[in-house]
Amino acid sequence: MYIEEYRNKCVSADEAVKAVRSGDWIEFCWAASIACLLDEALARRVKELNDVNIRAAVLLKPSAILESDPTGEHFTWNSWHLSGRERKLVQNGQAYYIPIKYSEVPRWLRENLQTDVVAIQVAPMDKHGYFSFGVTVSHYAAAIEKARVVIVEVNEDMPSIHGGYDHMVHISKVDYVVEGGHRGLPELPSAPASEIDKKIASYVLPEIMDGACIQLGIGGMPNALGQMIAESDLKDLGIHTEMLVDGFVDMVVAGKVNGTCKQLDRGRIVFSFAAGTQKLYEFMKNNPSLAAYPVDYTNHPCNASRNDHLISINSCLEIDLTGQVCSESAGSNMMSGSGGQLDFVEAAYNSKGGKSFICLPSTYIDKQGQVKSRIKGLMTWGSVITDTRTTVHFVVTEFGKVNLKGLSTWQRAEALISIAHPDFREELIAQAKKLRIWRQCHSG
Ligand SMILES: CC(=O)SCCNC(=O)CCNC(=O)[C@H](O)C(C)(C)COP(=O)(O)OP(=O)(O)OC[C@H]1O[C@@H](n2cnc3c(N)ncnc32)[C@H](O)[C@@H]1OP(=O)(O)O
Ligand SMILES: CCCC(=O)O
Repeated sequence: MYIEEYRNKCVSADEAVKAVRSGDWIEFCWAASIACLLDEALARRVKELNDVNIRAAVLLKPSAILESDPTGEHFTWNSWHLSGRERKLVQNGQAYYIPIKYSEVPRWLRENLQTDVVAIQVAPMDKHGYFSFGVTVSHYAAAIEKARVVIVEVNEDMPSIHGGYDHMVHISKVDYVVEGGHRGLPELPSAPASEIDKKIASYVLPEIMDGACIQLGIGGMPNALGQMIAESDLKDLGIHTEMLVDGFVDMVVAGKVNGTCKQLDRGRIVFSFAAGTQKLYEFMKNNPSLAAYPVDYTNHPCNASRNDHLISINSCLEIDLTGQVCSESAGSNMMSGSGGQLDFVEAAYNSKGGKSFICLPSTYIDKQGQVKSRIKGLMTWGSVITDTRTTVHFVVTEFGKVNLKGLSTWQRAEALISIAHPDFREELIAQAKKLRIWRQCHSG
């Protein structure tokens, strides 16, 4: 029934991007949703266009747009969340980061942001005229509502994913269809879990009870925990997360997840965005236990916290002695983004029996090869606060876990120093005294 409309809208990528005008803002989407042929076709127009702003994120492959205009004279790349590739671009001044609280992005698009064109890679159309957004749903429906022009690039390898709402677009809302053939999906492999990741995960594991609802963040540690849960005696777990990662597949395959204890979307694995390896994408294909939702549904603390015993597990880069958390920059160098971390830190604490865990190895190696503590007296100059100290609940390193809720500043300092690397504890105590967050009677 919709085949004729589909055929009428089918054009080449070069034809479709003629709709882009100088001065436009283009929502170019995230990770696996970034359209390959449209990227190349837009790059071919580089000389004709000026002041075109791209909004994208988690770029996993080279982009022809960026390569065509390395100095950003024609296109400006703005990222909602930096992949390793975008990190370098931002640090070289070739791209910009958009600070976000991820749950708010659909509303920003509806109420605040100019969006002229949406260019998105989708799954093939079904017999009802719908294109599934595939493995990432995020904020796309909101962007499409606002756009002058909607261009979909069909990737035969993009799976159609079961969802709640706003996880697909109807042909009637699409202006141009570009057939992309088989394009595969870009992978985001996690670093293999280190011994430190495993140790940290071992402190979190006993805090998870049967029937808990799990959110895992990005990085090696969350995946290590996923594997540990898979090998544990835990049962009847649920999943309500922003990002679906490989670690969840291990938990499901091991029979740990059935969602029967969830208060919201009972029985379903709720997520908004997936990035991982082929193992994850295969798991997602036609999987009726999945429910993909827009990010204002998955991440809004009022929704996520409706699930009792919501356990949120995320990583950070540094923390100061009063509990302020930086998860996105190293000093003033942007490393990734706030993403949905604060959303889930708040949601987990608001959930009955819920807990949030901010995990970090106690040290890192700096560019000069020196070992540095990630627990600091003061934040590094320029570091961005992702979670304010009032929101932080449990903090975990390979030396233990502490609960910061309700602690005074000196108690926080004491707790955090107790899980710092032993080589840095004396120095941190000295800093705490200097900063007057260590009571004299506790100074020894
Ligand atoms: C809510 C959901 O469902 S989705 C996920 C939630 N979203 C978030 O948590 C967003 C913010 N979090 C993140 O982006 C990630 O979890 C991170 C960046 C905090 C951690 O990711 P990881 O891959 O584990 O990072 P890792 O600890 O290896 O550090 C990355 C780099 O920073 C360096 N680094 C770490 N700490 C510091 C520090 N304090 N200062 C300077 N550099 C540092 C590391 O040495 C490493 O450098 P390299 O890339 O040259 O090796
Ligand atoms: C990479 C996904 C965004 C986030 O960190 O929440």
